[in-house]
Amino acid sequence: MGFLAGKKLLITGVLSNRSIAYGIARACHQQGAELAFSYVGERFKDRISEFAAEFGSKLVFDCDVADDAQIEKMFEDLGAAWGKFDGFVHSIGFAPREAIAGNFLEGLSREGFRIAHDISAYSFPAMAKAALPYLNDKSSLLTLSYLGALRSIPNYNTMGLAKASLEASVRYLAEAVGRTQDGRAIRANGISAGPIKTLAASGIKDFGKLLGRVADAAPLRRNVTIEDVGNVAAFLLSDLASGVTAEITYVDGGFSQTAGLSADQV
Ligand SMILES: NC(=O)c1ccc[n+]([C@@H]2O[C@H](COP(=O)([O-])OP(=O)(O)OC[C@H]3O[C@@H](n4cnc5c(N)ncnc54)[C@H](O)[C@@H]3O)[C@@H](O)[C@H]2O)c1
Ligand SMILES: Cc1c(CN(C)C(=O)CCc2cnc3c(c2)CCC(=O)N3)oc2ccccc12
Repeated sequence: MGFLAGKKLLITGVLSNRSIAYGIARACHQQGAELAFSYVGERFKDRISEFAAEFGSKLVFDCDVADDAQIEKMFEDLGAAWGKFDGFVHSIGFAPREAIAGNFLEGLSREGFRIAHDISAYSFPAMAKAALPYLNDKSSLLTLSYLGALRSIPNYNTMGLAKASLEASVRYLAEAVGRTQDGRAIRANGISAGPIKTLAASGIKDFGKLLGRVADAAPLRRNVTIEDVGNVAAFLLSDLASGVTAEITYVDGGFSQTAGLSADQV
């Protein structure tokens, strides 16, 4: 009997079998959760339906988080299918290409900043607001962040600002839903994952170099995988984490906690 038995969870952000959300879905399925999925744009429906079928699910929803109406409709439809459910994973991030490459100021624009914050930060509490009527007591909300929220990391640029906002939203959302008017305890947390070669990472300048530097400096001397992240996500989504909320959990092999000057490097 898995530790997510009986839980009904929506997983956003599965785009390929290298997606972090795919690793999360696999771990949650292994622990007995019932899953639903969202995708962006009709052209992905078949692919996401196949991923859903891998996890015993037929529930897939088209939702571009740039549109409040689509967020509302997704949760109305999910509520119609499930009645109530137990949480969701927000595994969504986007900024225009010029906002995450090269010189921070050269790539900075009002529109790029707006888009990055709209898609990568606003959408998490916005999803929570729309989902709230359908969430059971002991529900758990989870988003994905990156160290670029706290530290300036070459090229991450405007996305770092959006992730800082996303991590602040974890704290404010946790306060807002920790004990609802009708007495439900709902938790909100983030996982700050180390760099992983996914589609969102493809085309990023020097990403391969970054992966190598992190693997060499991290205490575990390796990069993390979508399984590493998936297992911690399954824990945070479960009642085993009943006392954990407003927290950013690092799944990065320890990289963020070291000076990056490991003995065998200097
Ligand atoms: N890959 C990494 O190195 C890494 C590290 C830390 C955090 N993250 C974060 O993990 C999350 C998932 O990224 P990934 O690395 O799995 O890449 P990915 O490309 O597999 O997933 C990104 C997802 O964002 C979705 N998305 C983009 N714009 C959207 C929109 N307008 N509406 C709805 N969905 C939208 C895409 O459909 C895709 O499924 C992102 O928040 C990313 O910032 C990634
Ligand atoms: C790690 C890391 C990542 C992965 N990560 C944590 C991310 O959050 C990726 C976010 C992302 C947001 N927007 C876009 C893209 C990726 C590529 C495609 C596109 O057009 N827009 O991206 C980086 C960019 C620069 C430096 C490090 C990283």
